[in-house]
Amino acid sequence: MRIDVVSIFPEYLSALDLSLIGKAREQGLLQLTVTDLREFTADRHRTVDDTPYGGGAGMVMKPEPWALALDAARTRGPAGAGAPEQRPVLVVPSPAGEVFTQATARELALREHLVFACGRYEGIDERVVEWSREHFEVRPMSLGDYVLNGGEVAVLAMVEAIGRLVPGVIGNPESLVEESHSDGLLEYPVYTKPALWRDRPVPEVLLSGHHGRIARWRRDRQLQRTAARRPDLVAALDPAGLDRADRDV
Ligand SMILES: COc1cccc(Cn2ccc3ccc(-c4cc(N)[nH]n4)cc32)c1
Repeated sequence: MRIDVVSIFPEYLSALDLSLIGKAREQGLLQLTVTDLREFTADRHRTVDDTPYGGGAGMVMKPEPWALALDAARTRGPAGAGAPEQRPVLVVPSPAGEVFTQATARELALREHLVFACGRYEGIDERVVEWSREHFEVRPMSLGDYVLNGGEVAVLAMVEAIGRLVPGVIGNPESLVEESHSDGLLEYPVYTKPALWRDRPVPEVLLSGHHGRIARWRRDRQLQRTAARRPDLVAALDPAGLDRADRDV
């Protein structure tokens, strides 16, 4: 998978040099390039913003640098690939986007080329989104119903959530199966040594070695935790995915 990120704060994305995503880049599982939008300005002050038409507070990001930067990212293309089969996806973090979920991460992890446009100020001139539809599948994307100062934090989260689903990035794919949201439920509580810590024991069943009982206990904890913390997820569950014991929790 090829990932391009465009930002006026490229150093914000240096966290993607670290840990699992950094290792995946070294292994060639992910080709990730971060580009400074200011490289695509033409004035001596490297201007990327201007006042909003119609008035109002703040500044808006100018369209031309974005068009040049996105064209450069698009034509850079997936490394080693011939003509790309799919149009690249342009993800535009925005408070007004669709909400990014694990399902979105799974969907985007299957794509060949993702381009992320990190806006700042009051956002990017809307005509860039319209212009981009000619060569990209454009996806305005929100992390959730709260306001950030720009797209970089959202891109860090999305690239991590997507990148870890790319085959080979996570050493043990088993660990992807039971984690939160993989089956529509929150994950069960986890414990490790010591068995007794500050007068708090590990639940006895987990020390029993009885895998069936352990699996049942974990599933019960998932259902109880999800019902308590995310009733919206319970409402969205497919009843066909629940067995009789689930219904008794
Ligand atoms: C109403 O508040 C705003 C309206 C417009 C722009 C901004 C600031 N801003 C600029 C670029 C940008 C990109 C993403 C986000 C963002 C995403 C999520 N989930 N929250 N915030 C915020 C961004 C704030």
